Formats: sequence, C-alpha cells, structure tokens
Amino acid sequence: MSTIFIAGQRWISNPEPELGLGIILEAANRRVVIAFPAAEEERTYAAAAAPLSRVLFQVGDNIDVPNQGPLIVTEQQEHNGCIVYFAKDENGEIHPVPEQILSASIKLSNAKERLLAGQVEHHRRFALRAATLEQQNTSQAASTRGLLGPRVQLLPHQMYIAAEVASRPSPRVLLADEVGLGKTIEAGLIIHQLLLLERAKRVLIVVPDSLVHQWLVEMLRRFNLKFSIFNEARCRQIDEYEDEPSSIFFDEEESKEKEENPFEDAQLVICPLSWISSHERRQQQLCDAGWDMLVVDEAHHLHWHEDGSSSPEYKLVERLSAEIASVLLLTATPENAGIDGHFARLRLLDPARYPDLDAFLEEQSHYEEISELIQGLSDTADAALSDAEFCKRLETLLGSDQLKSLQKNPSAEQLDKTIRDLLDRFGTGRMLYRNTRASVGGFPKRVLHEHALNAPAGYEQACTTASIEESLHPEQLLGPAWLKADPRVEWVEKFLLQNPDAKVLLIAADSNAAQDLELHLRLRRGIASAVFHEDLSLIERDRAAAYFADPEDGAQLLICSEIGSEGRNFQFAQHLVLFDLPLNPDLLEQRIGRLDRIGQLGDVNLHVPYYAGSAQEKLLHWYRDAVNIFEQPCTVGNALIIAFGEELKAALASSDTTVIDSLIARAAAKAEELQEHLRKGRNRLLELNSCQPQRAAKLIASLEAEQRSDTLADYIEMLAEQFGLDHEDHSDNAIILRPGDHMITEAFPHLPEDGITGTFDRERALSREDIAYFSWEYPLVSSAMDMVMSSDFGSASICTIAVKALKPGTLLLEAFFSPAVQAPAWLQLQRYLPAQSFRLVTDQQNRNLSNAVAHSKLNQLAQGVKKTLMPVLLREVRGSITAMIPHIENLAEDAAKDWIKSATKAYETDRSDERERLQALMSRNSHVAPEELDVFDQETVLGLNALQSLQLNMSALRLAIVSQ
Ligand SMILES: Nc1ncnc2c1ncn2[C@@H]1O[C@H](COP(=O)(O)OP(=O)(O)OP(=O)(O)O)[C@@H](O)[C@H]1O
Repeated sequence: MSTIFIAGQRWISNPEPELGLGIILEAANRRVVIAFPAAEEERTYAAAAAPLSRVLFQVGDNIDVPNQGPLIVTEQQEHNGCIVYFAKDENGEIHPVPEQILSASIKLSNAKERLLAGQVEHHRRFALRAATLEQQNTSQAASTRGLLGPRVQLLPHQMYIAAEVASRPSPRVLLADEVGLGKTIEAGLIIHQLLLLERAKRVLIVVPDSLVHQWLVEMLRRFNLKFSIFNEARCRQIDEYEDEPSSIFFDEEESKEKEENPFEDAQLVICPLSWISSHERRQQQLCDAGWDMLVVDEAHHLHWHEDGSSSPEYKLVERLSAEIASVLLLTATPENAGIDGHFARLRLLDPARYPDLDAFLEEQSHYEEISELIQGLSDTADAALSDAEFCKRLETLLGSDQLKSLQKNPSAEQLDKTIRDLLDRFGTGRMLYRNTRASVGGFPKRVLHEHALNAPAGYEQACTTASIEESLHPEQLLGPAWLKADPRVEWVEKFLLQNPDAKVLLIAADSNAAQDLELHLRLRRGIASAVFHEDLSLIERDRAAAYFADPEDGAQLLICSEIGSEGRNFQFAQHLVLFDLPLNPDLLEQRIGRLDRIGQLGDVNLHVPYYAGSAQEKLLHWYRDAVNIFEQPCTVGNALIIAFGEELKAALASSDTTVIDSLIARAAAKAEELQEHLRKGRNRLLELNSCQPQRAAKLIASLEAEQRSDTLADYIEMLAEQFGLDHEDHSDNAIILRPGDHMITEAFPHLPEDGITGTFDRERALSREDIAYFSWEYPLVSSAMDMVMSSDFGSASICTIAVKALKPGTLLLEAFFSPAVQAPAWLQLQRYLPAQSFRLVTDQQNRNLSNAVAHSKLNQLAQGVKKTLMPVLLREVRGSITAMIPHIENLAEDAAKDWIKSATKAYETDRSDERERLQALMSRNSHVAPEELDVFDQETVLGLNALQSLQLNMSALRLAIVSQ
C-alpha cells in the first residue's frame, strides 16, 4: 500500500474516526490537507506524523456511493496513486467507482482500519463473526453444499445423482429413474445446490399443467424455494401489450410502448407446458428473459420427428435448451414413444455426443461389449490389462496414449477414470441417469387382484364391429346408460363399501367416463369421492387431490382420467383400480407408479375388473404373463410392443383364444431374452453411471456428520444473543426464535413476527411439516450469516486476557482471512478453494502462535475493555500493532500463494479431463467444431489467470492484551 499522500485518496482519522471518510485535498511541502465532508471539517497535518489511515476496500467489500444502491467491489485498479473500484450492483451490473466519489459517511468495513481507528466491538461479536466466516468458507467449498438443507430423507441414489450432476460446470442431464423414485426431489436438490453455490440465479421449470402446483409445493416445503407460477393472466398484469385490436380505438404504437417482458419479473418460475408451447409471443419472451437453468418434467411429451415435424413442446424446449446453460429433463419412461424420441432428447442435452440417430442405434448394439470391458477393469484389472486381446479392444476405443498411461499406472483413480470415459463415450453416456427399484431396493410388493365379471348383454355383439380400443373400453360401446349396464361399476361400488377405510385411486382412460362414474358413485351411492380430469382448472385439480389426501375427512375414492396417472403423489393409498388397461406399457407403469413410489408403506394392491373372455382379459394376461408388469416395473414392455404390437392387436380381436396364449408364450421368452441382454449391457452401464454405492455412502456419511454436530445450535444461540432475539427451548432438539424487545436490527431476515419453531433433527422435520428444519442452509441462518459478513459486524475487537504463561503487556493479534478471486461467476472458481478460512495469531516478536493459541481458548479468556479506557489503551498499543499488521499480512500472502498452487492444480486436472473428452468426441464426429476447442482453451487460460488473483482478505482482527 502506498504511504504517500495523493490528492483524491480517501483516508480516515485515527483519533477522530467519527469524522467519516476524509479526502486528501492537498499534499505538498510535507503537509497534508484533508477534508471530512460528512462532518464538514478540514484538518491540516505534518505529512510525516499525520494520524491517518488509508482506506482501501478489498474485493467482496461493500461500498457506498451517494444516490446509488449498495455495491460490492469486484476489482480494483490503481491510477496515479488513486484507486478506481469496479463494483457490482444488485443486478450484477458492474460500475467503475473512482474512490473520490465514495460516500463520506461510509462506514469502515476494513478490519484493520477499524481496529486502528478504535472502532472496536465486544469480543462476543468478534467470536460470532469468526464463527460465521469459518462456517461460510467451510460450506462454500464443501462437496455437500446445497444437499444439507432440503427437508428430504438422505437416500443414497438421489444424493449421488444430485452431487454428481451439480458438480459439473453446466449440468445437462436426463433424469430417468423409474417411476416414483424421486426425480422431482433429485431436480430440487440440483436446483438448490446451484442456487446456493450462486451458479444459477434464474431457474425455469416447465411442467404438464396437472403438476404445476405439486412442483410449487414440493419446491417450497422441501427446499424453501419460492417459485412463481406464470400463466397468461399473470403475464397480462405485467405486459399490457395487445397484438390484436380489441376496439376501433386500438393504437398499435401505444400498445407496443406498454410491452414488457413479464418473465423478468421473477427469478424462479414455473410454467405450464401446454400454455407456453401454444403461445408464440410468450415463448419469445420466455426465450428472451435469460435463464441459468431449465427443468422440464415428463419430458416424454416432447415428440421429435426426423422430418422436422416435431411437436410444439419439443420445438420450444429445443429453442430454450440452445440458450440455457443447464438443462434437466425428467422422465420415468424415456423410451415411451420409441427409441428415436429418447435419442432426440439426449441430443437436446448434448448435440456433440449424440450427433445422429444411426450412430446412436449402432452404439447401443455394443453396450454388452462395453459392459464386459468395464467389468474386466473393475473386477480383475491386473488380469485384464495383461490380456492382449482386452488391451487391443481398449486401445481401439480410447487410444494408445490412455491405454499406455493406464498400464503404467493402474491406480484406483486411473481405473475409475477409464471406466468413466468408457461409460461416457461409448456407454449410455454421462447425460443419462436411471435408478431402478431393483438397484435401490426396499420397495413394497405389487399384488394383483383379478376380478372377472360377466360381460353385459350386447357387448359381445358390439365388439364385432368395434375397434380394439373400443372393445377395451366398454363404456364407449354400451351407450348412454353404460353406468347401469357395466358390471365394473357395481364391482367398484361393492369394493368401496366392503373396504370403507381404504383409500382407493381409480384410473380410467376416458375423461367423460371418469366424470360420469364419479358423479354416479357420489350422488347415487353416497361415496365420498373426488374427480381429477383435464377439464378442471389447476386449482380444482389440486383441490380434488388434497381432498383425497386428507386422512381425516378426505375422500375415500379419487377417480382420475389419464392425466392423473402422471407425476402425482398418491402413495398414501394402497389400492389402485385399473378401470381399463392401456395398450402402452409405459402408461400402465405410470399409473401403478402413483402408489408404488417412495413413501409407500404397504403393499400396492392392483385391482383389475374385467369382462371374462373379452379382449380385456387377454390384455390382462399379456401384462401379467408376458410383460410381468404386475410384479415389477416393466423394462422391456416397449420392446415387446415394437416386436409384437400388431400381433397383439390381432390376438386381442381374435375369437380363437389359443392365438393370444401362443403369443404370450413367445413374448415371455423374448422378454426373458431381452432382459438378459439388458442386464448384461445397457442396464449394467446405467446402473454404474447412476449410482456408485461407495461414493454415495461417503456423501451420506458426511451429511449425517454435519447434521449431527451441535455447532449450529450453538451458533444460533450466539446469533440470538448478539442480535437481541428471544431464544427458547421447544423440546428435545427443537427451539423457538422470536423477535426480542432489544433487537439491534429493525427486522431479522426470515424471522416471522410471531416467531418460528425449528428442529435440528431431520427425521423430526420429515414427520412434522409445521416446524422448520434448521440447518446451515436454512434461509434464516444463511441470511443472518450474509448479514454479518456483508457488514463490519464484529470485524475489529480488543480484549484483555489473563494468562500466567504470558508476560503482562504481551499483545496477541488474531486475524481471520477469507479468500477472494477476481473472476466472473461463470468460471466457478470458488469450488477449487480450500474449505476453510485462514487464521493467524502473532505476538510483538512476530512469532506465529496460530496453533499454540486456539481461537476457542481466546474466546474463553477474553474480557471486555471499558469504552472510556479505549482511547488511552489504543494510544499505547497503536505503534506495536501498526508494526505487527504488515507481518501478519505477509504471512497471509505466503499462504495465498499455497492456495493458488493447489487451486490451480485442481483446476488444471478438471480442465484437462474435460478437454480430453472434447477431443475424443471431435475425433468421432464432425459435430464438434474445432473452434469449440479454442473457446475451451481460452476459458481455461481465463480461469488460470483469475486464480492467480486469489487474495486472502483480512476479514476480522482482534487484539488480545495480556493483563496482570
Ligand atoms: N428423499 C426423499 N425424502 C422424502 N420424500 C421423498 C424423497 N424422495 C422422494 N420422496 C417422495 O416420494 C414421492 C416420489 O418422488 P418424486 O415425485 O420426486 O418421484 P418422481 O420420480 O418424480 O415420480 P414420477 O416418476 O411419478 O414423476 C414424492 O411424494 C416425494 O415427495
């Protein structure tokens, strides 16, 4: 730092800090003239003895400029001895701020200047700041960041995916776990991580209309994320523009002036898919609004056609995913409409990896081979690597360099990397995650109940001219009085009366049939029921679902049309009535998945009422004996339909029952063969990519350890004490916080006026939704931490300590430093920094006592100094501490060099792996342009340069004076 006074520099008076920030007016003839605009004072000093301290803000400090909101320093440059800060505002916009224009009444946030100026605070405040700093640095670099706070069970398969996906610079993946295994939760965990890591600010979720509110609620109650639902009504409130004249007075120019992008109004947005994909103007606005992350649920609705006639939904997501860096597509049935649709969705995520359909199909035929190679590497690496044939296969795929380096050093890390490369480049890819019930385990049993009924008169006759779809849905053939004629209706009625305590979900394909049936059962038979179908508004649908979910006074029966078979959570029910069976096996799996999902505590009872001897019965047998879907989720249902679809339809229509029997026998054999093939190939690869149990276990263990520690409870107590909140025990492991009578801030973030009850126990939080789950990531805690660190709260302190081992008059300077890198956020360099703050303790002899004098010990011994004694005390020790500070700063600078070294190494490893992948893809297909590699290299250089700017900023400084 320059000690020469230069006009325009900002300094503060050590004896009179209350004068505010001074500005040097003149520095000549060994004199310095300084004005203090805030106090309207001016002082003249001899330059050599001026009691002034230079005020310099560091990256990350808050600065004030008159008539401008709060700014945060991102960079500083020196010009002719004065500083120009570059500081970002709330919107992330960067402003140049010459130090001359800084507000004169600015508070000092620099710990050193505050200590020297005597602007010190009680040692408990210092302790709170130190604890905050420590925790902030620990959590910022922790691999579990963003996974701790959500109110969810720690399920290994979900945590693994969430951590793995969020660790990528811009995650683009297809989450394709089997129905009900928690894809919404996985997506929520990924969103939560990226938001907390500040790698995403604007998140857009696009979902089928029927799931809009469910997403809204899940994001809020599990992740404390407040999303806003956008629909046409909401957009109109913001954007009054009309593109069609509504009256003869329509003025197009005036209308254009009113144009505003409604999507810029919120950061976290949920949009119903049908609305947005059918509204051209809103789509344009949505694309223009700029997002960091896109999530699309039930992505199998995005239909792709090679000839360009893709569905509007696909086209919309294609447009969005070309613009948005991070994309999550969710579907339990990725191959629902064929393998080409699956390929097209993968291509949306990574066009370089999935350049064309034929190559993708060809690739699939080699999965078994890849799986064998991986098995060789993971089970018998030594033997495999000494087998010439094995090595040749590996070399063909990965090149001789990689093979050689693996043979030279077959360490666990190298083997792991090779397996990952094989999985990514030749296997199912790193874009696709699919966990299955079989791999996760612990799911309830599916129990089929077949209810054979006599077909009503006229049905058989009607079938002779009906299509097969009509035969499967007798309500379409039985005429307007079908409710009376159809024996399934009577069966449902009886079943409900015999099981009055059972919650029953009934799904019927046809919306009209669902409505007729519900009305009939409710009005004529007095059954407490609700109905859920596409003609209801979103609110009406949620009301129906909530009525069904109510355990006390809720409906016994919920009747859904097919839209109720997707995404909804009905696992509190244990009886599903399949009023009809769909021809599409994925649809049936989706239906069963409403009950057979995480949280289901009993058996899943599947009831199929059917007409004996009809197409319904044959289809039931097909699913039971060929697809085996009533026992376990079907993995080959689609493949069977591709192979036997036409034959199946013919068999359903045939009066000869042997036709279906022989078809089922052949299909069952084929299913067995396909399953065997999948087990050895695709499924094994998917399993390997989707969850690595050891890593998952490690992750869970560290989350549990963080959760167990009682430091959070202590920290909240400290917060409450220092900010004047009332803090009271509620019960074991739970507390109540309320605004107190002596709060030091007008309002405390996220603390309701009537207080909040929270528990530190995850299990308790899962069973008691009315109380908050307190973790380091809970908004009240994290905002309080931000409040402490973005101000000068507790940054400088002076205390006395009585220690026999030390001479009275010994001065101990304890400093905490936090790392700051001058780099754009998208480079995400934070994750390469160590998970800690940096602490130093020195004495007047400049001895480094950091290890010998623990922070907790100093806290224990610290005694406050009376305010009236402070000026005298400071006068005595100022000389010594002025000499000690540069030494402690030098130590921090040395430490920063080590940090830079290790961060650079970690960064380089990551980048070189990523570069290798890009190069490998480039050599395999022409869709990766050479320029991409140049851009990648430029980014790497940018990151490396930025890491060199890493500084350790002094964030808190305490002087401890050894007393008698
Ligand atoms: N880790 C968890 N802790 C607590 N509840 C969970 C967890 N994971 C999932 N659930 C619950 O299990 C149910 C299924 O989860 P989710 O809706 O995320 O599954 P999904 O895979 O998206 O389902 P679908 O395939 O039907 O769309 C939901 O009620 C969800 O709240």
